[in-house]
Amino acid sequence: MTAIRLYNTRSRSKEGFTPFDPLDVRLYVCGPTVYDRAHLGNARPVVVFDTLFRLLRHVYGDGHVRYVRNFTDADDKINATALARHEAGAEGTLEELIHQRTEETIGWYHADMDALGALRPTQEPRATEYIGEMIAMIQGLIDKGHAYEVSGHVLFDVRSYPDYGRLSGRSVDDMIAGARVEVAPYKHDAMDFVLWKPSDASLPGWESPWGRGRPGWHIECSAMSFELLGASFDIHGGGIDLQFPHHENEIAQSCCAHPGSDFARVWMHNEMLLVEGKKMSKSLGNFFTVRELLEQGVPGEVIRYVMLMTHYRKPMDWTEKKRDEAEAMLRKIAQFLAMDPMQKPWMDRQGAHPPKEFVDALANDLNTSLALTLLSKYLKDQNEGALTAALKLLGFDPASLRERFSGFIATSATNEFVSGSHTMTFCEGHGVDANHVSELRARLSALRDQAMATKDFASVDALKAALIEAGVEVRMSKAGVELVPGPGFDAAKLGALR
Ligand SMILES: Nc1ncnc2c1ncn2[C@@H]1O[C@H](COP(=O)(O)OP(=O)(O)OP(=O)(O)O)[C@@H](O)[C@H]1O
Ligand SMILES: [Zn+2]
Repeated sequence: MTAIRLYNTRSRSKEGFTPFDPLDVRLYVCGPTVYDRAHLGNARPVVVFDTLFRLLRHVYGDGHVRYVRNFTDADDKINATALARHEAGAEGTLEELIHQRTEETIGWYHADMDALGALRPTQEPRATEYIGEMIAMIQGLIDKGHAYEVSGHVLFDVRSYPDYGRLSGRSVDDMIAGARVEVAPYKHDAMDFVLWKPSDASLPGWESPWGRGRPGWHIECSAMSFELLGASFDIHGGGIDLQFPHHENEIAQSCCAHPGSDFARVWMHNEMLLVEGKKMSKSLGNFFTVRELLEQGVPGEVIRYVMLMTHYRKPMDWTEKKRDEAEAMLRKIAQFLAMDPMQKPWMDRQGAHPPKEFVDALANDLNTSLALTLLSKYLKDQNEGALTAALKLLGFDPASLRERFSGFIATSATNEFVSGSHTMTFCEGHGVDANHVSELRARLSALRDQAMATKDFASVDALKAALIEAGVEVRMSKAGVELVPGPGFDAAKLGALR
């Protein structure tokens, strides 16, 4: 069996991974607060932990790995968005508006993360479905002397848990000095954090022994991971921004509620996606959404590839250069896959398994950049078996890559492929004359250049509409014009376009 090594934040070292039960490997990752579209930073943990999920499934078997990622659908940020809509005159009660908002956001999240090739986790619990379990856990903490109630608030008593701060390797006093902790009159200690808080009539709330209220954010993950994965499970993941206080608090709650259990054995944290040296985040306003990129014509596979170029424990930037590099590589791979089988000198069609060196690269704390280097080696060696199996393990579907990237026309930068035999083969497969497509692309490109000068876009729009009508995806960017067959591609209509 492949030996997996993972960097454990708690021990600050790479450790050999041994699951509690190899027939039931358990992973929990903190999911999104569903009040808005996911930005590109939010997609990083999705791709990172999807890669881990795929590796674990490869090693332990598809049916022997459970991956739980929650939706935080009870949160003051969601309430605020719904309240703003309510005040702007939207129809429905506040509760209905909150529900609408979270449903809508979960739908967007699924569509956007599916586009990145991420598998859906085994379970995606919603916080609002586990309120009873959270109340029970909070009551247990009060009973054991780890939490106290003050006027409708329940707080966790940080000083009652001597290991608090172990994950970050800091003492409570250091943390107080370094953190912006909320000072509130009802707290016994500045570090104590909220498990339950009261809701007034204008806010969503649930009945509890402490009156009508709502849970704090941290208790959600402790309660859901316990219900679905048990008191001790294998891996807990999330972004490094969650290490403190969120994960520190999760550990305190869970270990005090279930004494003697390990909670999570391995803690994994992805580094941040940055914009000019700063974390991409909603609060800083320096973000763009995954949907915006997809709509600009950046395929999900390209986003995934760019994410994999950097090791998950290193900060990374999104740059046009990386995007171009990823796209060019995927195109080369796709064009090779689309080549006529007779032209491929070296083929190992039996090789359905990824090579050992490839699995070992991923098993070494997810060394995805080495995995991508190996991918280009398999391409160079024209080793289709290894290439296909490796692509699949990395979360790229070879068939859709071929469809999307080996298109009969490419950007001006990769025009050389148009006349290449690979592309011709693909074109013939589509019943399309490559020269005709080449001409159409060149015409569209020229019309666009003209329109830029004259500001009259009528003829560009007309040609673009006709192409779309024939089921062709038209992508225009600074780099040039690109035509790719879409799902409703109709060769006859395209052929008839003059
Ligand atoms: N810039 C980033 N780079 C990498 N991961 C990030 C980044 N921003 C957030 N994350 C991760 O995204 C996941 C979802 O987090 P959450 O929904 O709490 O984010 P958010 O509150 O919408 O983000 P923000 O931090 O922008 O307010 C978490 O695992 C978090 O660590
Ligand atoms: Zn969490």
